[in-house]
This record gives sequence, C-alpha cells and structure tokens, in this order.
Amino acid sequence: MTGCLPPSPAATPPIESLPIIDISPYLDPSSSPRSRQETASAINRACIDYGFFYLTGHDIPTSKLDEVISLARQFFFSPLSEKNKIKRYDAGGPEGGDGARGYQGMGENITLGRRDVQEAVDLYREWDHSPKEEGNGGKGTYKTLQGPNLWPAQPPELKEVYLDYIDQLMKVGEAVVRAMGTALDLGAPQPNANTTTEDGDVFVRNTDHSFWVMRMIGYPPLQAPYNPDSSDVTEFSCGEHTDYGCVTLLLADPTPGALQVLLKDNKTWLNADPIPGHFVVNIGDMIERWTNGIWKSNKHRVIHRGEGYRVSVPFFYEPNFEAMVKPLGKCVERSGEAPVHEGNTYGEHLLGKVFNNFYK
Ligand SMILES: N=C(N)NCCCC[C@H](N)C(=O)O
Ligand SMILES: O=C(O)CCC(=O)C(=O)O
Ligand SMILES: [Fe+2]
Repeated sequence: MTGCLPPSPAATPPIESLPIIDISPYLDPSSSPRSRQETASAINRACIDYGFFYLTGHDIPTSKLDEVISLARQFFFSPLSEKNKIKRYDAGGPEGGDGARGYQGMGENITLGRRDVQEAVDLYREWDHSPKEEGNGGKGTYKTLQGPNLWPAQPPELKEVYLDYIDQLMKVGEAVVRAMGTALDLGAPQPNANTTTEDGDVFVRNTDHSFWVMRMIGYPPLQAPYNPDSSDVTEFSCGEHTDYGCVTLLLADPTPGALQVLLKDNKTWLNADPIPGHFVVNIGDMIERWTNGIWKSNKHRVIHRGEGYRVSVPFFYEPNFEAMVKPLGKCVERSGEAPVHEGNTYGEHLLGKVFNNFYK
C-alpha cells in the first residue's frame, strides 16, 4: 500500500547548465570523421537550444589563459593617467582617434541607452590599408575603425603575450566555424569555391581575414542595492545585447554569477559561470543571419554584484570586413521562413553598432 510508505524526498531538478563541446577533432588533422561528426552534432544541438556553450579541447594551456587575465587586471589597476595614454577618441577629431580602438573609461560604453558599469580596451585586426592623412601634428585623421591599435605600454609584456594569444585564438575560431559548417550539413567543400558558394566551408572562407575584436573589460562590483524579489534591475555591468559577428570566445576570471544568458522561454536568465580552462562560446548576429535564424545570436548581459573586481577578455572571431552576409539558400529553405535580411557586409553591420556604442 503506497500510502504507508514514507514520503520520498522531493526531487531537486538538476541545475541547468550550458553543454560542453570538445573541439579537438577539428584541430587534430589525424582525428576520425566520426569524432568530427560527434562534435558537429553537439554544436548543432547547443546552437539550437542556447546559442551558447562551453568549449574544451582548444589546446591553449591554462597557464596562458591565466596570464592573459592577469595582464588585463594589472592594466586596469594602473593609474588613470597611464590608462588614458591610450584613450579612445572619436574619429576625425584633433586627437587622432578612430572612434573604436583604445581605452574606454568607466561609464563610457552604452548599451540600450544606459551606461555600462565597466572600463575596457578594444583592439581590432589592423586595418590593411591605413588611409592615414598627414597633418594633425603627425597623428593623422582616421575614419571609424581604420586607425592603428593603441596597445597598453604597461605591463610591458602585455602586447607580446596578447599577439601570441590572438594567433592561437584565430586557429580555435577557424576550427569552430569549420565545425559549424559541418553541423549545418551545408555539403562538401568545393575546390576553388568563391565566397558566395554555399558549402561546408562558407564560414571558413568568409573569415579568412577575420576582422577580429579583442576586448579587455574591467568590472567593479555594482553599488545599487539588490532586490531579489524584483526583476527590475537598474544598473548593469553590461546591458543585454547580442554579439555582432560569428563566434565569441570568452575568457573570464573565476568570479561567479556575473554573465547571464537568456533562455528560450525569453524570461529566464541562466548564469554562465566560468569553468577553468574552458571558453564560454556564443554565436553572433552574422551566424544568425547566414542560418536564417535556425541558430540565433542569443541575448546575454553582465550583472556583477559579487566581491572584487571582475576581469573578462572576450575575443570576437568575426567575418572579413568586406564579407557579404546574406541568408544561405539552404538555410532559408530549411527554416521555412522568408529571408531575415536582404544582406550587407559585416563591416557595414559593425559600423552601425560602433557608432552607437559610446557616450557622447
Ligand atoms: N563586439 C561586441 N560584441 N562588443 C560588446 C557589446 C556590448 C554591447 C554594446 N554596448 C551594444 O550596445 O551593442
Ligand atoms: O564579460 C562578460 O562576461 C561578457 C561581455 C560581453 O558579453 C561582451 O563584451 O560582448
Ligand atoms: Fe557579448
């Protein structure tokens, strides 16, 4: 008689967590087709369910990752006068800025019309044909995004360590977009394919001069009192947004409870706490557009109310600046929806974002 049995302890539902993807089959040339297919299938599932996942098997030593975070932290802890030596200035102005590269002080970044409680440094792929104009005291006048990178001089080893790190990340980014092409089952790569051919390497070709972005971000803890009964948050470390390009490889210090990912119900925020040695990876707007929304660039935000000063270093593996990004025919067909966009270049999409990113 079941009525006589003691009540069973209430089952606690497992706390939902992002899936972990092993990318090593796409970095190791001797891997089996089967192991690649497993990775690709796992990515497809993760991109449909979350647009986010943890990445392992990337081959970058944890000691290197720790060094990257530590150097960023040292930079943010240097005096403001030191940080302002590489200050970002608007493009075309007397200071010789390009409106995007350099150090952005606390509150200078805006998302959804509000100041983000963060400071940051943005580095981009060097502009291939720098149209530096003479005059302006030798500083030149740059169009938006077309200036040289402004590297921190302190700590002195930062630049070298970061350049090497970027080389490593480019390989990881390429492996991830290659796996994504397989995951979408776009067909075998065509030899000598031009950039508009839709096959499994379409993302690889369109990122072969990736206009990457490297951000170093520093977040002091938020000051506003937290009311757990209210969903009305008034202060954000980074307001909710989607990323702009292909694949974000996020490295963050161990601070928990800061990065939150919006789930498919469109109301629950899942903490994407860091796992040592793993990246938090998410897909950007260009992947959503190429796949005609089969995979969505998911909204996320940062609310750091914890202890201490949080540091994160996202790397954005993006399309080429000139890449034309338009829904792929196969994806349009499969989605059963009208094309989500008529197509424009990644550069145009990025410029539209950058113009609205800073407090004027
Ligand atoms: N490249 C990227 N994703 N940078 C970070 C974006 C942060 C949101 C941005 N302020 C916005 O409003 O879009
Ligand atoms: O700091 C983080 O955890 C995420 C930052 C982010 O989403 C971004 O810069 O695009
Ligand atoms: Fe983001």
